[in-house]
Amino acid sequence: MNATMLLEVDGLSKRFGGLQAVNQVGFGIEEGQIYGLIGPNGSGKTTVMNLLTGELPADSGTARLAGDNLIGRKPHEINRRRVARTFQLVRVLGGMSVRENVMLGRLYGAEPTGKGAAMQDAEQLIEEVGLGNLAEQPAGQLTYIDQKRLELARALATRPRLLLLDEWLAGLNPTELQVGMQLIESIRDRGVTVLMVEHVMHAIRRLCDRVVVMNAGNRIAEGLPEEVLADPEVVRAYLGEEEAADA
Ligand SMILES: Nc1ncnc2c1ncn2[C@@H]1O[C@H](COP(=O)(O)OP(=O)(O)OP(=O)(O)O)[C@@H](O)[C@H]1O
Repeated sequence: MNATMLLEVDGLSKRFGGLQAVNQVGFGIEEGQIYGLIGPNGSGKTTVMNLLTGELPADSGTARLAGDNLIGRKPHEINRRRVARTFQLVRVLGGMSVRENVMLGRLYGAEPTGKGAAMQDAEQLIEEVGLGNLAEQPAGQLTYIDQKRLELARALATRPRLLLLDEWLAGLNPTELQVGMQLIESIRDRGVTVLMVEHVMHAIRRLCDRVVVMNAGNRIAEGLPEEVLADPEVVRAYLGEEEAADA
């Protein structure tokens, strides 16, 4: 195994009835980098994330985190192995405060701790994601964007080595987008490896060290962002989507 590889995915597959949503997908993620997972709508990106985090059982394949296969494990076991995620459709505990939501991440994450330390960490993370004045608010009363921020803080509270972001930048206005991109960079700078599913292409160009492209369940390209986005097969996959949308 390459010493710097954090995650090695091989032969990952998932079928939903007649649909091969993920077909023998493989890629590797180096520690300390930001990887993009891109592709047209319905190409299988979220399903890959669901397989990596145990939300869905895989039909076949492996995903080794520092050599330890995640496939076949439950979401909480995977989280304990220092993999955290955010969801495309945000999931926060609406009746609990922002602070309590983040504390739960710390209390039940990879490095469980006492309440005092959890609260201290939560305050810091809440500040970092830009929710500094909302710690007491019930999470359910936050705007959608703030709920995304909260979900990120809670994911970070679990102390991940690998953070999976599912369209975390979607829906942000241009100013929020700048702040969001800086936040992702700062997460990487503190040593967390990031795999992000994203449709915001200039964020992919700016943030990602490498990009994996999927189309119709298949991995069709992998490489540097500029290289991959100029690949005719990738361009064709996205054009196909536009044509389908126009029809
Ligand atoms: N639980 C499920 N049951 C049945 N079909 C599913 C399920 N989850 C996803 N699919 C289908 O699998 C395919 C891949 O979906 P997936 O959500 O992984 O794509 P995606 O690349 O993340 O798309 P998007 O960019 O729109 O979020 C789609 O055709 C989708 O309808």
